[in-house]
Amino acid sequence: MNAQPKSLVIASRESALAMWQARHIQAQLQTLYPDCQINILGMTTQGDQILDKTLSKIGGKGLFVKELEAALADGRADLAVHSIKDVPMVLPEGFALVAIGERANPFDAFVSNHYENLAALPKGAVVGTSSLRREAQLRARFPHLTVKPLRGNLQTRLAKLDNGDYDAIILAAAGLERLELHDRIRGVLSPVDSLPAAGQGALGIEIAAHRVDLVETLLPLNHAKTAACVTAERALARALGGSCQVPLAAYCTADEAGLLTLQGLVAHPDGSVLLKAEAQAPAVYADALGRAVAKKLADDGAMEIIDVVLQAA
Ligand SMILES: NCc1[nH]cc(CCC(=O)O)c1CC(=O)O
Repeated sequence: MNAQPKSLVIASRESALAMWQARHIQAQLQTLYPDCQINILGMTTQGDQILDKTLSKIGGKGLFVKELEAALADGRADLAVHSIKDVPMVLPEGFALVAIGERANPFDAFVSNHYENLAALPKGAVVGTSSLRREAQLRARFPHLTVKPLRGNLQTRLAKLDNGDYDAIILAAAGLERLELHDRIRGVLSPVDSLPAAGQGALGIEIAAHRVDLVETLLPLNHAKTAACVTAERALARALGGSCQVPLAAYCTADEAGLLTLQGLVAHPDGSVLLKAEAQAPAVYADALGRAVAKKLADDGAMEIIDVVLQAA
C-alpha cells in the first residue's frame, strides 16, 4: 500500500484543455488518496503567449513545458500533467516521466461547418492546420487543397473556422472530446489518411528526477499498455531527432498478448515524398521497436528529408 501523501500540487498550463487534463489526474489521485489535499497550479507558458508564428518556427515543444519544469525544480509543484505529444523526446537533465495515462482517441479529427469529409472539399478549399505532419499527409493525399497555418488554443481555432477563415480544420480528436466538443467532429481520420503524432491522445506525468518519494505514489496512474505504445512511438521520434519542426508520425497498437505494432511516417511538408515503415515486437522491447522502425525510415532516406526541412525552417 502506498503511503498516503498529505498534499500534492499539480502544475498545469492554463488553457481549457490543459486544465481539464490536470483536473482529470487530480480526480484520479483524489480517489487513490482520499485524505490528500490536491491543488492545481495554473501557469502561462511561452508557447501559450507566442501566437503569431507557427510553432515549428519558434522552437517547438519545449516552449509548453519549461515553466512547468521550473515549478517542479523549485518545489512549487510536485508533478506536471502534459499532453505527452507536447513533451520533447529528450527531457532536460533533472526531470523524468513517471507515468503515462490510458490513451483516449489517438486520431486526428476533421472539423467543418459545410463539408462532410476531406474528399468532399472542392479544389482550392482552405484547410487549417499548423502541424507539418498533418499538412504533409494532407498534401500527399489531397494535392488540390490549400493548407493554411492555424494556431491558438482549441476554442480560438474553432472560432477561426466559424469566422469563415477556413473551409475545414484538422484537430486532435482527444482534445475536442475532452472539452465536450465531440459534436464538432465530422469524422475521425483513419491512420491511413493521417497517421497521428507520437503520444497523441495520452497524458504524461512529469516530476523532478530527485523526487524519488513520488514514484510509488504516482505509479498507479500508469497504464501499462499505453505506456508501452507511447514508449515505442517516442523512441522512433527520438531516433529521428523528432520535434514538431519535422513532419513525423508514429502510431503503435498492442494486442491482448502484448504484441506491439508500430507504424512510422516521415514526409516532405509539400507532400512530394511520404516514407512509411512498420514492425512488430513484444511490449518489453518497445524502445528497440521504435529504434528499429526509425532505422527502416532512415534507410529509405528519412534523414535527408529531415535535413532539408530543418534547413528551410
Ligand atoms: N499541439 C497541441 C495539442 N496538444 C495536445 C492536443 C490534443 C490532445 C492530445 O493530442 O493528446 C493538442 C491539440 C491538437 O493537436 O489539435
